[in-house]
Amino acid sequence: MRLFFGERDTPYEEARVVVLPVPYDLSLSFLPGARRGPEAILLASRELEPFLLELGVAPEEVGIHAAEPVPWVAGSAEESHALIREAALTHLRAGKFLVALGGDHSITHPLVQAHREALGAFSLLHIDAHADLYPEWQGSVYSHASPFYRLLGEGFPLVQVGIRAMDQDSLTLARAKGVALFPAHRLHREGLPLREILEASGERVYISLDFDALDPSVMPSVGTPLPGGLSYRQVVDLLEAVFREKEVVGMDFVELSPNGQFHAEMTAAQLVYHAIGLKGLQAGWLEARGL
Ligand SMILES: N=C(N)NCCCCNCCCN
Ligand SMILES: [Mn+2]
Ligand SMILES: [Mn+2]
Repeated sequence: MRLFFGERDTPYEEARVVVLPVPYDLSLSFLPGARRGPEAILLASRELEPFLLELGVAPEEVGIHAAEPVPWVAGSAEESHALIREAALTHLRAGKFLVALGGDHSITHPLVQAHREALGAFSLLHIDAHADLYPEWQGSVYSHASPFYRLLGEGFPLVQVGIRAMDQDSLTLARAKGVALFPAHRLHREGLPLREILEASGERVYISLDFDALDPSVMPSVGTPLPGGLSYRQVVDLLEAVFREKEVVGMDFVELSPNGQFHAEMTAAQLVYHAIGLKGLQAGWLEARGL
């Protein structure tokens, strides 16, 4: 069965946004299942109201096309990442705005590399419970705990929001590399430091959202849940501020691991749809009609 985002699929040539399912999850360290994340989001997206009251637009009007899922090579993370990079490059070179759906967080490394090759320089906004700054984890440099270690080493400026799990070596590395770190406990104590987050980000930003950034009470369907997470409103308010002031060059949403709690899949789909609406407004593809 061909899956697409929302109630209708826009033909590729007419679509401004391509949703790219990337069901690769061989780099997970704890609970399995993220490979079923893309399908779950696409199925849930069909239940969303096309008109987004909060934005006063129907994001589907930008033209959303769901691409075929990216295959993987079971015995090779390198080859799997190469397939992800090539698939992303194909759509970027066709002028599409890419919204990738994971899959585990290791997919962000090849996705960001593809965006850099196709679009030039940008900074990273990483929203997550975990810093994902390990040099390797469980014997693999391609672990879902390592993508931002790799990307820091390739020179990408990094802003991290919602972090509530990192080892001391990662904290030392983050400080040494000038990572702008906004841990979850600070957000809960002081509120969302939007101005600081925006000032720490470049003018062009790639957003990588790990669904476990959200609190498990809101998002229980992830592979490594942790308490003290962000609320849905905090994530939406953060995205709205970033889209309002920055050029967002691409996005990925990773680590949804469906476990029968459909409200989590609806939450994931709604967040993706909201972000597409924000991109449509930022890019001038949509005009809010007011409420
Ligand atoms: N979702 C993630 N990025 N998970 C990170 C796993 C690596 C650290 N586990 C904690 C140490 C266990 N003793
Ligand atoms: Mn992560
Ligand atoms: Mn995480």
